[in-house]
Amino acid sequence: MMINVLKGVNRPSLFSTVAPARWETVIGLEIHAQISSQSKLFSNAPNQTGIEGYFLPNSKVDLMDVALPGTLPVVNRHCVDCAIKTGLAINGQINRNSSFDRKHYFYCDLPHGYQITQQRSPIVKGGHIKFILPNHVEKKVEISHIQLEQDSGKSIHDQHPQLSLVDLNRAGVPLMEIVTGPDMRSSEEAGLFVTKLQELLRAIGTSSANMDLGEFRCDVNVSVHREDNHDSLGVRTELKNLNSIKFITKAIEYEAQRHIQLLEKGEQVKRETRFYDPSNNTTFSLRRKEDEVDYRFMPEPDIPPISLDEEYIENVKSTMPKLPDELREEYSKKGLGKDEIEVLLGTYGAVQYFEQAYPGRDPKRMALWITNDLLGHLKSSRTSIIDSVVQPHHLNQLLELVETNYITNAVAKEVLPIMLSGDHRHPKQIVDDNGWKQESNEEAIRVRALELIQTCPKEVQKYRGGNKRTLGFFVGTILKEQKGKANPQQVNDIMQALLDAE
Ligand SMILES: Nc1ncnc2c1ncn2[C@@H]1O[C@H](COP(=O)(O)OP(=O)(O)OP(=O)(O)O)[C@@H](O)[C@H]1O
Ligand SMILES: [Mg+2]
Ligand SMILES: [Mg+2]
Repeated sequence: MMINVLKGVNRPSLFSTVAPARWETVIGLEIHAQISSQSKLFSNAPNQTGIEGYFLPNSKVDLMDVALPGTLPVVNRHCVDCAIKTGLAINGQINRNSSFDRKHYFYCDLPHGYQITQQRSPIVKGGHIKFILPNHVEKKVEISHIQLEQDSGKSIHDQHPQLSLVDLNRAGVPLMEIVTGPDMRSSEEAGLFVTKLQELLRAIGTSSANMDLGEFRCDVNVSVHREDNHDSLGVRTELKNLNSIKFITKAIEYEAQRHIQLLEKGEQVKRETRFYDPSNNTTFSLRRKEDEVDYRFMPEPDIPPISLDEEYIENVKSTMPKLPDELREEYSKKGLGKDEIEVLLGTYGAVQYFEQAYPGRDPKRMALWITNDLLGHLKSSRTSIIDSVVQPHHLNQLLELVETNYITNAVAKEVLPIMLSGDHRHPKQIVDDNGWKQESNEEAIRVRALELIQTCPKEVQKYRGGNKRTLGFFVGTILKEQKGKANPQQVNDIMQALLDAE
């Protein structure tokens, strides 16, 4: 019966038109991550950039950075090590031989007239990053290569009516350009990838990767193709210099829709470089691929190739800290909660702090103190944990006082801000000088507890009638009177025993 109906009426109209497959978005990222180092990639000038206007313009500049004749670049070994570490962290291949090239273009913030980069043989080839998607499926994004290169200076066009100003503090700052394969399939995946990469770079200390400080800038390549077309990718456009995950996400979504609309109208996507304008959530064309300047790449004659032997790479490897996923597993075995783990991993310098602070202490307690108390105080004084005056061993000393019942947790919370204010006394000294040592005078607590039972018959009745929460009233009263000096557990035990005794 069913079959007849299908055959007779529905079949022709159901199967005659086949809807085209859905559009799939394809994304590949080129990331410029500023390397954490004391000095620039090829000069001795300090590598210090920051919030706009934080440093005096042109105050972090060496003769080499302004391209004075006779100055020569010298490769900063620390930056090479950072690129190697990053390569190892993504399971990439560290090239035994890599070299530098000149990429020529003319702009006022590029005094040499060329950028020194690694066009032909980058220091790292291959590698991948894995992360978990919201549907719990593991996603793997291939890294095609990582190259070392220098940043340009900054042109400032909006501060003088007639002139463009140039600040060369950023000129020569070391960057790693990290290029992914065209492996992401949605704006969400791109956002998760960026977060995971930031976490990795911070964990191994090669970049602090703050997007809002320009330390991590993203060029996003977008194309679309029909989901059933596995053979070829669509034409890509490249969106330059996106500096927040929100903008990356929005720019991809806008751009993919723009491609789809063009293709559905029968038009073509042009291979071009575009800018995303967050003020009206659109992208606009910057230059077509055919208009692109010829960079006249040539090998950099002033820098010998970098050749690395096994021993050198092994040495760098031996300084690698544990990677985030390894730490996640380890910390969760130590009893830390997911929230503390994520805050530690997501805060630059926090993992190292925790690692130095917790030995000898209860790891979970230490993690809670760092993520809630210490980071809370530091945030309000806009200080990074790396610059905290309360160093890991100081926090360890403070928590030792709690764990040996010398002070209560509540008193420790009073001591921490004093230590953070730059008071260099040992925490025990601060406690003693203030007379904050925990009272473990069991007898005094017992006397006060009996007194309370006498003076608060209503509450006693409630408790004994089955409302066990009234215990909190008695314990709280005593703790308040003791101004945090009494041990809450001890008060609790004494009070409960007396109330239960009748
Ligand atoms: N069809 C595509 N759709 C989306 N992304 C793509 C597509 N094809 C390539 N990509 C991505 O584009 C990026 C290309 O970067 P690459 O540095 O190799 O070259 P480029 O963009 O031509 O040069 P430049 O460094 O001067 O910007 C990679 O991230 C790659 O994954
Ligand atoms: Mg590139
Ligand atoms: Mg590109």
